[in-house]
Amino acid sequence: MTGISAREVGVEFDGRVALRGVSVELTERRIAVIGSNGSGKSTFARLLNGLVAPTTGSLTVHGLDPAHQARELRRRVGFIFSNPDAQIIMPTVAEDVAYSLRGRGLARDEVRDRVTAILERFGLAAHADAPAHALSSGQKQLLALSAVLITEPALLVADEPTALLDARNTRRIAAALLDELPQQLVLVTHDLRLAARCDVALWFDDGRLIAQGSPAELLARYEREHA
Ligand SMILES: Nc1ncnc2c1ncn2[C@@H]1O[C@H](COP(=O)(O)OP(=O)(O)OP(=O)(O)O)[C@@H](O)[C@H]1O
Repeated sequence: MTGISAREVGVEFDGRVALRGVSVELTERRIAVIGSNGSGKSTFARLLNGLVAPTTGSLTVHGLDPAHQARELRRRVGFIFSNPDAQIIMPTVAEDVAYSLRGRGLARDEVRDRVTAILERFGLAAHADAPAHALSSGQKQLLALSAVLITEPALLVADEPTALLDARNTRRIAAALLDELPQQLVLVTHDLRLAARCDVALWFDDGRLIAQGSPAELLARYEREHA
């Protein structure tokens, strides 16, 4: 079963409410999540792969219940953060990508072939044996994307993936996420141009989902209110 279904989901951290009464059904492929700082966007994103658990309500992500199928959920939902440095685990680029496939019972040749293919897809083949930390910020974000997509997730959640990137690398990551990805994507972003390229937008304010709809309409309203 594809899609995201939340029923009256609330999240509290130490008694402080981060999300309240979020109900939503999402089957669109590209979902933008917008809202001011502290409005609950990251908390919503983190619910989707079980990094955060609902305090109240219930949630289904691609047919899985995060409360009871957390391990399976983490296998099926890829997550990338704004800071790619935080996601580098292994010394070299190829090793870092291969690490994502550990424990999946794949033969060594199969792992090598998949790593080669994904590094070629994201223009990193020439850096396969380079130290991962020596890449540029944009290349590191492409590495993070490679390390997640090699696992063929059903859903990719990206939490401000272009926040640290210049215009050229933003375009590159945006093309990879918005134009080339067959999977469902949840994109948390303050970049309204990226949000505009999604199929639906969700607007969070003070922990509530206050509006959802076509990006063109919703973003125009958002811009007016935040001008
Ligand atoms: N792990 C945590 N522990 C305590 N409070 C948290 C935690 N994570 C988030 N919060 C609080 O929950 C609220 C929503 O935070 P969240 O990170 O979801 O907002 P956001 O919309 O992603 O903000 P930003 O645009 O600044 O990244 C904030 O008040 C934040 O302080």
